[in-house]
Amino acid sequence: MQEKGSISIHTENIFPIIKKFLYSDHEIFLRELVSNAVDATQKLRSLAQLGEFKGELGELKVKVSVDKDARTITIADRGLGMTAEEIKKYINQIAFSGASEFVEKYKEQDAATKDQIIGKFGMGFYSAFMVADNVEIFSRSYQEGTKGAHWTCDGSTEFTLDTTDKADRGTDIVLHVAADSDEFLEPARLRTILNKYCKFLPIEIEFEGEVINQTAPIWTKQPAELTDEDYVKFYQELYPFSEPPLFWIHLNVDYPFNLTGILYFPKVKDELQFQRNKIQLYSRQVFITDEVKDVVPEFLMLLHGVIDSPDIPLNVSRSFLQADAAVKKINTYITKKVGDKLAELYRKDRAGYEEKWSDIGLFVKYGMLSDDKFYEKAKDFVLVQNVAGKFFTLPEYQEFVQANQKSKDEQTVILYTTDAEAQHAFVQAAQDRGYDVLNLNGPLDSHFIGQLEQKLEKTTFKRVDAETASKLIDKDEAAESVLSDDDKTRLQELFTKAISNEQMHVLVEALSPQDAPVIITLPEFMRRMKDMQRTGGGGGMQMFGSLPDSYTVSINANHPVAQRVLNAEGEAGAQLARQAFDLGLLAQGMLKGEALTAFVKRSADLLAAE
Ligand SMILES: Nc1ncnc2c1ncn2[C@@H]1O[C@H](COP(=O)(O)OP(=O)(O)OP(=O)(O)O)[C@@H](O)[C@H]1O
Repeated sequence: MQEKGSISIHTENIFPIIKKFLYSDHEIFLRELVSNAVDATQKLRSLAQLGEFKGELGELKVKVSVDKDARTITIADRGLGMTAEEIKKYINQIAFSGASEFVEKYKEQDAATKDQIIGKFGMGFYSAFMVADNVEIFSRSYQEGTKGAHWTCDGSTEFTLDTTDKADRGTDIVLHVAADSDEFLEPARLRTILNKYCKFLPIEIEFEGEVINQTAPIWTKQPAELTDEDYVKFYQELYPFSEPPLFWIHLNVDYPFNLTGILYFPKVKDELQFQRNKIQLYSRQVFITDEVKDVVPEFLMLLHGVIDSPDIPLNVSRSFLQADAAVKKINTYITKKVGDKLAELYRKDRAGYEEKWSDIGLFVKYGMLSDDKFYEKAKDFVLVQNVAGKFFTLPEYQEFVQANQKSKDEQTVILYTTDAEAQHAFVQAAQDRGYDVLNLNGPLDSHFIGQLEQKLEKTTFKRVDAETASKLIDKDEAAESVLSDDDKTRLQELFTKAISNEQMHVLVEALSPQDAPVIITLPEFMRRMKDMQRTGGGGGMQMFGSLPDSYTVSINANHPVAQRVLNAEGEAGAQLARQAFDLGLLAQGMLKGEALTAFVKRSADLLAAE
């Protein structure tokens, strides 16, 4: 006997609202229905384990099929099934009342909170009406002596319910696809959707005669059961054609929240080409999204892999997610795990860690800059490398330069180059004084230097070409000048005239005779200001307009060239000064264009002269 009824909800227009607003992605109907089928199958399995179901479980696949001519999609399971009474209870009442409650709440709210409300209602079964104008349920409960039930609903609040002679236990959901949803009748489209959302569901899903999923993906296993090959293989399944990962972290926590997953460190290369949105978020093996922003700390967005947690609220708006306590804890947990893993790698295999540094360095620095807690952890395993290629931790390096690189006011001065080739003359001059020079040429290094100066006590950084080598570290060791004060003044005038450029501030200094005759430097402070201005930072600095270039030209009073310039008559002195100045420019990589051509010609003339 057929029963007709009306679903007891107060809202008539529930479906248009669901269809329009519930999920922006209509394709998720398949995820919802397949995961219901999987749940029903797992429940039956548990009942069998508990001894409450004594029959044969048999094959427990969920089968998805499409019939283009009949315009139907069927999701069939051999799970615990439903009696007519259960359909009334679970489908008519629970699911419908959930939906109507949703609509009631929804209507009351302003636009901003609407978003949040959507996320809090699991609409599971009703998402079918986003693509179907009629839905049928054929179901037979596992309980003995029950009959098959057949339910139909055309998307209004009316339904029919009668018996059916379904032979087998389980549920078939038949969707009669609506005219505006033809795309879902294409097998290729369905396969893509299944691959996206159902690839790791715990019960086999069959489509067109093939099982499309892995029921026990490796993140659900214990690390002890897995080999390195398993992890690498899984990585390559997730990201075909990519280079193998550097290493990985297996996440596994039950309390105070539930989280499993594997995070991989990819080879990042030494560039800022961060590959984001590579982490996939699952809830009990059902794919949810690959937009994990807010769930995963910003600086860990470059990791790859899978996170699975039933505790992450799904489909919620961003602001809600950010404020969610579980999400915050997950965030902290992941950061801690990553820090622990890096610390362990560093401790257990220093050589291997150094080898990987070019790939992980950027990421570690990014973490230190963006998360203070991570800084505290990483400050002991972040590495710096000197121009000779040797790696140091920060404490090691401070110790290393301690003796030789302290200024008179007890500051440790750390010297660095951003381009060891271009700044070679300066690197060399610093090394000649017994100083060590770090390579800090990464895209985040200028920020990193700023951070270290704030955090490390009595430590400053200076680029090797910020001063002449003798002044890089102010030790109060004034060298004697061989020139009289008069000569110095004359020399300064001669050079200023020969150079005739307002951006060049000429100074006569008593450097070592081994130093170059003319050294051009850009003070550290000026260079940083200019860097900041270039990258758009520095706030109010823009007020002053573009900063002028302002270099210091140090004339080495103790170099024989100084004497020669002073002794030369007229034009010859200016020529010599100009030549020496050009050598200074050359060492800084600043000799270009016309000046370079003039220099080459002048040099040739000088070579040809007696
Ligand atoms: N294939 C099925 N076999 C057995 N029972 C089912 C099946 N599909 C749905 N049900 C029953 O209908 C109920 C309502 O399903 P619905 O998908 O709307 O919500 P849910 O699964 O409880 O939660 P969610 O919104 O998270 O999916 C389920 O809880 C379940 O009891």
